[in-house]
Amino acid sequence: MMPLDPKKPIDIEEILKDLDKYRPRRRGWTWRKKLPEGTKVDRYEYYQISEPLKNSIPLPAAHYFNNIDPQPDVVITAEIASGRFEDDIRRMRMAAWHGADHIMVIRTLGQSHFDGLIEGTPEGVGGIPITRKQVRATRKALDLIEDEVGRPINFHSYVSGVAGPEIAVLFAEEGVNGAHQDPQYNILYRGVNPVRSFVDAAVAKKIMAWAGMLQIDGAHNANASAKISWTVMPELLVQHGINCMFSLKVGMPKENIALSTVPPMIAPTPEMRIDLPYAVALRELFKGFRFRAQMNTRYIESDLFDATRVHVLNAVLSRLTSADLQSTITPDEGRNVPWHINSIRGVETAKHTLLAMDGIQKYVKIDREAIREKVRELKMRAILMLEEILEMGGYFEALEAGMFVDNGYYPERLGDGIARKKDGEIAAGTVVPRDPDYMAPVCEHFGYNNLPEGLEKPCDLIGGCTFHKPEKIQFIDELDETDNVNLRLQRVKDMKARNVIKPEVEWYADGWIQLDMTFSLPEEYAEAAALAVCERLGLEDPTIIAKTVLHPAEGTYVEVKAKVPFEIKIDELKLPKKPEILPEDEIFDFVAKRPITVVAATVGEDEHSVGLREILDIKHGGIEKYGIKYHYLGTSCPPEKLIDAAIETGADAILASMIITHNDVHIKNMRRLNELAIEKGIRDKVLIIVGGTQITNDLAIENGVDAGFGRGTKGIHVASFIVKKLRERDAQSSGN
Ligand SMILES: Cc1ncc(COP(=O)(O)O)c(/C=N/CC[C@H](N)C(=O)O)c1O
Repeated sequence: MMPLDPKKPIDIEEILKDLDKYRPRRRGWTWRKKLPEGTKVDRYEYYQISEPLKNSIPLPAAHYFNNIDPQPDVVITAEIASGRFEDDIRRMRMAAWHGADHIMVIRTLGQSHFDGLIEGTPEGVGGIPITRKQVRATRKALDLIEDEVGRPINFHSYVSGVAGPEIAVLFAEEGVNGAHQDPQYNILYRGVNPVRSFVDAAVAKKIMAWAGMLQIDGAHNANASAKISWTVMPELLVQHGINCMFSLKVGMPKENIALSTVPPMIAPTPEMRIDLPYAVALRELFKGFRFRAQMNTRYIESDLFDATRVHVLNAVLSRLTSADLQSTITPDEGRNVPWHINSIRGVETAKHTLLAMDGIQKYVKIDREAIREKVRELKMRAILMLEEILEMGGYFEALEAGMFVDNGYYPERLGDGIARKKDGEIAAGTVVPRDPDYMAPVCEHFGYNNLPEGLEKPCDLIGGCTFHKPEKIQFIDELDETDNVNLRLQRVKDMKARNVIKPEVEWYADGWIQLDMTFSLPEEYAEAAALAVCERLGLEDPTIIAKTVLHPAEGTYVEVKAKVPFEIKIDELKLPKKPEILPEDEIFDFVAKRPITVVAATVGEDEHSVGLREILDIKHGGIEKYGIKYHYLGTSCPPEKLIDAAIETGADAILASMIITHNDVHIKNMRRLNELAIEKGIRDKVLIIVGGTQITNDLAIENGVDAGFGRGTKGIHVASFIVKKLRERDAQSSGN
């Protein structure tokens, strides 16, 4: 396979070619390569970072710091599952560039109840149908993506449900690197028979151990299922304990057993004072295991900003205690299946917070004395709960009694736990005890197996099993000619052939957009008005996805998603002209022969100076670097003063910064500068150049000045323009 070209979309059809011959390049989990404490990146010291990426997109503010993109030491998860793996792959590439190295794929709704493997590439609902072809294509794509970013990427999904062992074998054969596996999840949340769940879990865990897969448990689901989630804190410790000990007994190495730990609470409660002792208790009890920090999904709402604050605080808690993985359950899990942008926002939030808190424990220590009592209490409640489970006759009996996910803060009981019958539920009575002479000639097979003596490995009896002879794996391409990736790709190919595009949120050109608007109306009217706006705009399927009451009567903010009914013709698009850049030597030579002076200020009542200083000062590569002299008149400078200064200094150019655009004050100032220069008779002698985050060149020229520079402008852009214009003017005047 050709390496990916950062300037080209990944070619899904290329990925699908020869999929039957693809073999994963490795098995098992990969941790980030940590760098020594005190490693410097640019001029900054870090204590918790790992090796940098070859290709990446840094945080928004990185351009102020030479575009550095340090990578935290913690694995960062992007959870991706649109139902179409071909679009998930594109999003995995986006997430990898933003710093995710753990790609977690939710499965299609109800796959836990499929009692076998499914094949091909059907479209999923709420997640992706895990099939061999989909897993293989995704792992093959991740090979290319990890080469492109320069860091191994862990591919992860879920081993649960009544086909758990089969899924585990599939994952081991296909090089899947991590998976959720916790029999308690099957029982409590998927209603699978308890005995079947634990027997399947033993079989699956042994296979996962052989494949070196990282295991994540399911304790977080108790948090997500509780009425008030702090009440299940003792139970979370118990659930972690049950899965950890069971996994160790089956033979999983401790370093591959990750506890899915969720800080139980959320503001408006004093969440950190509740979550911190819990996080400390957990890490003390389970020292040596891995910690997968997952933000709270129990209380996730459709408010993206609230969800993002939840993510930030979760990552802060990770830094104040410890985490091996930082999950980024996307901010929009509360409102729809995650969209591209929100998967990426989740990764950015984790990376931003982990970097912001780098080495914080050198200055901020948890007062262990102060929380000791709370930590001890949580441990005691969990131990008492375990003791009572023993007194009840063990796990299955406690389960039948509804001991789990009871909303009472143990030992308080409300009696509303999830009860499951030991001999009931889905797949009850399907565990067949092995005969005394049971023998299975396959490797990594948990439990009683009457193998003959002296075998190097069990599968020697049959000339190799699929773990040791992957050529024995049966690859089935498609089973359903009406529901597969080839049909879906046809639509994409057709649009590409016509060179048209639509906006998208999760699938290629799916047509969805998001609008947000505010009305001075109470919420129900505001919602109706938002839908009316969409109707008037001719948008289809408008759906309210979130709202914020700004004031019961004064106003409501509404977010709507809707589909655009039209396509955009790409070749008819007018691309904004990139500012021309002259070679630096040309600028240096011109200025050396023809001195240039400018006057500069932030005009009007505007106090923003940072942007203009970047354009002027040598240390930011400003125009001074090229020998251009400038007179800086500061901020809130009246246009009159700027024009007078230009006259006094005989300036060749005026540089006017305008950040505030409220009520079009920037346009008024542009026009004023032009009028004044004309009145004073200098308009043809002085260039008027304006700049600001909302400025465009078209807008500037429309309003009578010579050029406008927007966000991201550098000194060289402005210097190039001045030199170009003066060269033209000088040529004209010498030519006449
Ligand atoms: C232990 C376990 N096994 C299987 C599944 C999923 O099982 P189905 O494929 O049947 O939905 C889950 C789900 N929780 C993950 C939620 C969140 N997206 C996460 O990142 O943790 C689970 O916790």
